[in-house]
Amino acid sequence: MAGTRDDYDVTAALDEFYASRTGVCGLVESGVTIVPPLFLAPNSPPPPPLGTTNFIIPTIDLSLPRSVIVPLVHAAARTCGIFYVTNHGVPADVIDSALSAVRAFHELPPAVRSAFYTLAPVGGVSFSTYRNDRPRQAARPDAIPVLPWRDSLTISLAPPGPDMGHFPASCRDPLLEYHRVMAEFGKKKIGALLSEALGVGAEWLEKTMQMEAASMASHYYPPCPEPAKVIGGMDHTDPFLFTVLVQDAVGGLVVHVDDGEWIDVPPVAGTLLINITELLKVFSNDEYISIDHRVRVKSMKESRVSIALFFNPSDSHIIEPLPELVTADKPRRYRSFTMTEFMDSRKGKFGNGSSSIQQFALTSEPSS
Ligand SMILES: O=C(O)CCC(=O)C(=O)O
Ligand SMILES: [Fe+2]
Repeated sequence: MAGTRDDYDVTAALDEFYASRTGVCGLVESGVTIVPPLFLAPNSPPPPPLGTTNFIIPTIDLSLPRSVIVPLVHAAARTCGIFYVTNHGVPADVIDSALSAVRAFHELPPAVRSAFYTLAPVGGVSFSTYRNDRPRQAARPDAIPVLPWRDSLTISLAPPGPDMGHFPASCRDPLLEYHRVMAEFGKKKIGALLSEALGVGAEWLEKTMQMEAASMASHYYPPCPEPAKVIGGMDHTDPFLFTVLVQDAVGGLVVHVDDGEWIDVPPVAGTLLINITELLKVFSNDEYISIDHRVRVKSMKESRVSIALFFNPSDSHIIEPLPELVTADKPRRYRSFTMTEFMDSRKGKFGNGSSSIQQFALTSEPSS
């Protein structure tokens, strides 16, 4: 039956898809009218309807006095784990140029784009449709499609930076400028606010943790002939410290809020989204939330572009709850671990579809 994976060989289909070297966008360019089985979860329940809850994603105006903003950031990180910022000072043209450059790259003629196609990073650059490996090890892998409806250009920007020979020239300058401006914003504004909100002084993330805007994922969600059947980005929590996300006006990002509902995180002109991620949750001793999110594909006609910039601590740091946040009332929630252990866990070695920090959690229950 069309739409199931029973009638064909997944490995062969995946090989064929990757051999085309043109990604999901290539499928759309070739005129598919039915979503290929690789993108369908045969036993997936229908996508959950969006919630009707009154949950509101906080918006923080960064032009307010610091004494006002720090408690707002703290509250947003505790209650939601994702928030918009306005009056952030990042020039609109830097963001618009980066989003346009990402779109232009993904919409290059297939023969040009395919030259960059590589699953494993080369010179710190990869361009592919990343298969849903980690969630596939979940309790019900049959509920998860092999591939998301998305192509991603991912650039590693940790010093010394990517090999410019592998960084597509069509988007290099706008993305490097975006990285330069957004890295500064992330360190000086968001990093400082979060550090202060955690009570460890404004310079903790930037100076002590030697935080860097270490990688950037530029996503392209092509239009889809059957949008309700695919997933643009599987449920996940972001790793590292925090993510700065920009999206175009199409929308599709949804988050899983406390009461179990999925709610829309619509694009709001002039804002940036700040997403608290797993390592900051550990440092905060579970004071902060790292929110589960996914991307829905909304349109049969429009493609969507987003850029996620991930802020990491330097590799040499030990990750553990801040001693200031461990109390008699709130005992330590995680053991200490290294960035290497953490990165290994992200590769799926221990992956079980849930957050990758769970394996470092301390539990009072006896181990079996
Ligand atoms: O495209 C989006 O809105 C989200 C992307 C995302 O979740 C990620 O890159 O981690
Ligand atoms: Fe994410």
